[in-house]
Amino acid sequence: MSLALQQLRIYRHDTCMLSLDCCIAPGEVVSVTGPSGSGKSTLLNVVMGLQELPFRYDGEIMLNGKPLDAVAPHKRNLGMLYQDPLLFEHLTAGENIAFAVPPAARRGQTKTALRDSITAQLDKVGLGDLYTRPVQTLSGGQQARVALLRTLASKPQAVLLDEPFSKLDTTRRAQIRDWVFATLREQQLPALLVTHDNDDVRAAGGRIIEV
Ligand SMILES: Nc1ncnc2c1ncn2[C@@H]1O[C@H](COP(=O)(O)OP(=O)(O)OP(=O)(O)O)[C@@H](O)[C@H]1O
Repeated sequence: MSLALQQLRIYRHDTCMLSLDCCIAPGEVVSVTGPSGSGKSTLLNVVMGLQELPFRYDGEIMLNGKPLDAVAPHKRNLGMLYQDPLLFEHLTAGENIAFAVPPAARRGQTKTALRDSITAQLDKVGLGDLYTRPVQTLSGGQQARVALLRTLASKPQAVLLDEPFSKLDTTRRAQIRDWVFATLREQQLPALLVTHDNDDVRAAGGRIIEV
């Protein structure tokens, strides 16, 4: 799996705001840093296909060698993690994850089997008994873990991270960050991380692009 941003130039109105050229290898986390307003979040929106006017871009966005430009955002097979976990508050922790499982992966699986497999994933991250817990009752760190499991449950081919650790307290932040990067490496997912935090960049361990 690889994500390539080839000669990508993002414009706000007619002015080029950001340009980059990079290919992210399987399991690599490339960090994008730069001052506030330099276009980092817009870059992730462009890759997701969610940019709106006054933004436009030229260049190519390729996932596993195929251009994404004409692919609708929900069909791009990209996972996204934001600053806020953005969990569905009317669902439990386990239901949030189940919701993201694509129909093809659900097919032929009973509800019980799906629930067992999600409970096993929750268990791996220390949340084994929380399937039925309403998400509002989870701590910030627990919500962050559920959010990553939900993203991974959607079977993404690459992951985009927009300051995903910035709302966590310092101790929890280091722990969750190491776990997220280890998981991305283990699953050989290419990832693009936008952050202001040097510790995030160091822990990501991949190339750094300053915009
Ligand atoms: N809808 C919009 N219309 C016009 N300009 C916008 C719009 N949304 C964002 N901008 C501007 O585009 C620029 C890039 O914004 P963006 O959020 O991508 O920056 P950023 O690097 O992620 O900033 P931060 O680090 O503060 O999150 C900023 O100058 C912002 O004010």
